[in-house]
Amino acid sequence: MTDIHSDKILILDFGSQYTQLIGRRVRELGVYCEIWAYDNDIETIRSFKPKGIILSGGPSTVTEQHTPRPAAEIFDMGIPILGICYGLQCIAAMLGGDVSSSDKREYGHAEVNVCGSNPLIVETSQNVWMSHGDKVTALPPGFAVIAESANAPLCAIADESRNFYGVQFHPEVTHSEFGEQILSRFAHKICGCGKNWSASNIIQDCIESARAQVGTDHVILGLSGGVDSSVVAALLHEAIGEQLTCIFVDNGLLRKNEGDQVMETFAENMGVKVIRVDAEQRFLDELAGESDPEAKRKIIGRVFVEIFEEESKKIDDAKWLAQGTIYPDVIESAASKTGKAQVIKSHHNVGGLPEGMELKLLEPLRELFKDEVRRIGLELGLPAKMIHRHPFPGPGLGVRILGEVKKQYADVLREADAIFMDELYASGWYEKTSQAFAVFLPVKSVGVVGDNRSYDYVVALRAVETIDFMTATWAHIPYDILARISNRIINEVRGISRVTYDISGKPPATIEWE
Ligand SMILES: Nc1ncnc2c1ncn2[C@@H]1O[C@H](COP(=O)(O)OP(=O)(O)OP(=O)(O)O)[C@@H](O)[C@H]1O
Ligand SMILES: O=c1[nH]c(=O)c2[nH+]cn([C@@H]3O[C@H](COP(=O)(O)O)[C@@H](O)[C@H]3O)c2[nH]1
Ligand SMILES: NC(=O)CC[C@H](N)C(=O)O
Ligand SMILES: [Mg+2]
Repeated sequence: MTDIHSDKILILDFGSQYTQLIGRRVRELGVYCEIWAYDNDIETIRSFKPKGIILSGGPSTVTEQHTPRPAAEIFDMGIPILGICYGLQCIAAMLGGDVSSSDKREYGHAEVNVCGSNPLIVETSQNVWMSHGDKVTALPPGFAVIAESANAPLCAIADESRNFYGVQFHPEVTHSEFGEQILSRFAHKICGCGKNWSASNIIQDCIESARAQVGTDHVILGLSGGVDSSVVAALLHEAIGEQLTCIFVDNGLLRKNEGDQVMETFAENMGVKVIRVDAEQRFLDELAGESDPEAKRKIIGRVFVEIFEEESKKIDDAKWLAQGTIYPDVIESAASKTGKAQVIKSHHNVGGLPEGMELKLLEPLRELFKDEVRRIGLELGLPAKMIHRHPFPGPGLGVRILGEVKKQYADVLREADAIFMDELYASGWYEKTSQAFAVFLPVKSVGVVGDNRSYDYVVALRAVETIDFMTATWAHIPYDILARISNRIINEVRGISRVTYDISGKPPATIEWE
């Protein structure tokens, strides 16, 4: 079996918005990499055995004292180093060059020209993307300029004898014309990494490790029908077959036909053992009378965990609880623990595990980015439609029915949401939006239907475009499509007299209404 971790790159993070993007780009090149906080000590870095190091960008300035620096010994490890933006400035400042600040920020496109031949940047003239205020003003000893731009004459520098490189622009963003080629030359040619990180190798590796970890024990998994837990189900089914039991909780807050789809995909077509727990009444009873969003989330989270515990006791020797934790969760929780990244809005995940839980955790996707999870899901034979689904929050329709949750509201919302999805698929807009859904507003409004007065509820449609769900813009769905959706909802769903479209960005609004 190929060792997918044998040739790897370490990315030290200085807090750039694009650090995860560097990681994804390197992975796309078939090279395993990890993202670590910049201040890891040299022993820890050495023990990782990287074939190269990338220093990310970051918001700080090296012109001030006590701003972030990597361990100085990385320059004695004998491996290639690439600094990007703040990373370049660190290299210059630490190895005897000079960096100075100016109040003129260079933000956006720039053209760079290559000076002479070098192993990193080959295309003589290229458009790149910049985002900086500081710049290198004197080269460190041993370095030469390899590219210049109008605003930054020392825009890319290299010491080829030691394999140290730095670029002021961001090769990891797609706006940088030859960014991928630059990262590829660094990873493959300069660091000498092979292309071992591929979907089929990853699957093989995850399967072998899961088998080795659990032996003959039994594993349970909360299956939601969302991307992450579905891919874990497919992977573990392949790895340990009969030792896996999935628990799918129908909490009455799912979308139309969602429960049947989950059972059809997994239990009927893939032969995965799935226990469907019908808990609609239990959730509705617990939620009755509660209209505060945070309180609703907590109730839903608690009842989920209670059900998981009850069900796991029925499965004789279950020793493991599998989860769909993915790499961004790991990076973000590590960063928030050390206080280095901005706090990510903490959502109530069903993963809020009870204290003193005896089950051991199995997290086969811990090293993977979402796009990698999707790729291996497809390779494992999951339907493309499931793999490309928009995310659906754990509390489900519970946070899309404003205020108190009632079955009548959930039923109306399910119908309206299904029509919205139907039309988005039909018009090709489902793929163009990152997340779309309907929200039930428990206010009544007057309408006129067939010469009669109607007095019914309101539905709001929400559709957003986003990369990371931290910020989002509302989707500019064409009026004729919105008109058809609105028409269909008012005509086909009893109880709705009016449809509105949400035109709020995040920030200041959030994606969900509660
Ligand atoms: N209805 C459900 N039944 C069982 N487990 C659930 C249910 N809803 C959520 N979970 C569990 O909670 C976890 C977190 O939910 P979350 O929505 O973040 O992930 P997901 O559903 O796997 O993927 P996606 O982000 O694509 O929706 C899931 O991975 C799953 O283990
Ligand atoms: O698993 C989840 N449990 C939750 O409690 C939760 N709340 C919001 N979301 C999803 O997170 C993303 C950002 O949502 P907001 O802009 O509303 O904070 C969007 O994709 C939301 O759907 C949740 N996911
Ligand atoms: N994007 C960056 O890494 C910026 C680095 C540094 N803060 C500057 O303004 O030049
Ligand atoms: Mg989900």
